[in-house]
Amino acid sequence: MRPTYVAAIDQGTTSTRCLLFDREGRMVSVAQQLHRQHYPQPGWVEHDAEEIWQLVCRLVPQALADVDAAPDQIAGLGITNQRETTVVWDRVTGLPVAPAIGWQDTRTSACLSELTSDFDPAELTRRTGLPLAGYFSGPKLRWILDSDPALRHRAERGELLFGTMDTWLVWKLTGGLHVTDVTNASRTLLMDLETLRWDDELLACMHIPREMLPEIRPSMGSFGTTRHPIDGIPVCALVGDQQASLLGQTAFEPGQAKCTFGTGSFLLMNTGTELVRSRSGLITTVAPSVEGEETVYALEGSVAVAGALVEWCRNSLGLIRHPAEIETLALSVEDNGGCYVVPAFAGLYAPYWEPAAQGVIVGLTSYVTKGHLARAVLEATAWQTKDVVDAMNADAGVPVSFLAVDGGMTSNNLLMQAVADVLDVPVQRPMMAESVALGAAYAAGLSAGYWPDRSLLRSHWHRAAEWRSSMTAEHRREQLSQWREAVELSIEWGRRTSPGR
Ligand SMILES: Nc1ncnc2c1ncn2[C@@H]1O[C@H](COP(=O)(O)OP(=O)(O)O)[C@@H](O)[C@H]1O
Ligand SMILES: O=P(O)(O)OC[C@H](O)CO
Repeated sequence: MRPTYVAAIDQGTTSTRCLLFDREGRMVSVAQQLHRQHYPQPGWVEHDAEEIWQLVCRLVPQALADVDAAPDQIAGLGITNQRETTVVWDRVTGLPVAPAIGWQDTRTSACLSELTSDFDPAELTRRTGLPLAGYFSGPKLRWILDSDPALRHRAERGELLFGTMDTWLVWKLTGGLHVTDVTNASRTLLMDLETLRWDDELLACMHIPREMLPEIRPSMGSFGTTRHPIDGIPVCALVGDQQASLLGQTAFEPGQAKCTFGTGSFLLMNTGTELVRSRSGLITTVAPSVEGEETVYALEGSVAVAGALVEWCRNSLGLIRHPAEIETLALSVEDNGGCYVVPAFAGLYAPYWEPAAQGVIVGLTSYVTKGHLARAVLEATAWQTKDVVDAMNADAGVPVSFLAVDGGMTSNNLLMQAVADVLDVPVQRPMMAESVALGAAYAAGLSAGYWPDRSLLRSHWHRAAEWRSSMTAEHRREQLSQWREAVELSIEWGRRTSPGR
């Protein structure tokens, strides 16, 4: 009998991958390619959705060809994606009508209250689980429609479609199915978190025509069959990348948490069927869902800039030539030399939600070298994780007692040690660090009956590395207090220099 596999498309912020997994959850094939990042103005981040689709057209056949797999050997395909990134396209030509606005883009931050027609922000948070922030798709979509009266006119006539990357890709793959899943819809500021439906009042206040919105479905189910670039693969799951990694890490029980360190970092805790409303600056979001089963929710601490700061050190400062070199540079010194970096490039997300905050480097003296700066860059990710975990401990009722990690930055041992040091809990990385893609494959495989149930998937999780704190409590307290001073300065500086934001 020929082997069968489950496929995942992982459409991330910096790259797109197609991966195949076998029944033991082993990755048997991966094809990956970067796409371009466009920064046309300060704070703006755009992607070309057509370029991303063209990559998918190359990567899917490549991943299958690498193991000589035919389409009928793929039990199901799961699509996982960078969330919130907003695409608008022409229903007939299938071409985007504007650049996709990336999730980190801050263009809507200054006019949020205007974009939401002064809808009571507390009520908006109550309905959607989200703070009023430019991070989410609704304001980005409104911005696109407001940017050109012809686009709004066409959207009102039903000629244009909106989607996040899941929707865009499934529409292209199937030749026209216009759907999204609850995890992605929960990031728009347009979905009611209890009914899991588009909220007409929110649509009206953001001036968004309902005709352009996809149908919201559970994450696992039937999403048609591919027609492009290969015919005949059943699409069995759509799920936002951070919720997918919750599944990939097998965090099935309430209280289990994971953190993915990529462009940004995203810590999610499964809260079970209880919809926990944060009082400490976290987001309430939906975990991957199954038709007919009770909705499972999660609390999330989103941090906009983690690996993106390492990219900045390479692309804008020329401090390193490859992300991995940041660790070597940081290891050239003993500590941060008194230096702290607050990377508020997109304002600050959780738990602060300060759109005005701007990046600062503090503690500079002639003693500070590029090695100290590299340490401070890595520590910025560790401290931002600490801020989120403190909020999680205050909100969730169950403290984070160990943290499962994944994502591109977890190959950095110094960073993982720093995370364990500041959190004072064990940090564990699984053998299969592609938890996002694995989660999408699990979702598709469960939906297709490739795996009978979730319990079996736990046996695939094997610990590859563990870090435990070696920092004294006193040292942690001192450094935390300096980090928080630096955060205050970042907020204060932004408020004084750009009062409109
Ligand atoms: N060894 C490393 N040390 C620090 N950062 C790294 C390292 N390797 C990769 N990164 C960072 O991780 C990010 C890529 O991780 P990935 O999980 O692929 O992200 P995404 O899904 O957001 O595209 C980049 O921002 C990169 O700078
Ligand atoms: O593509 P990633 O891993 O940077 O994830 C981006 C998040 O989904 C944004 O909310």
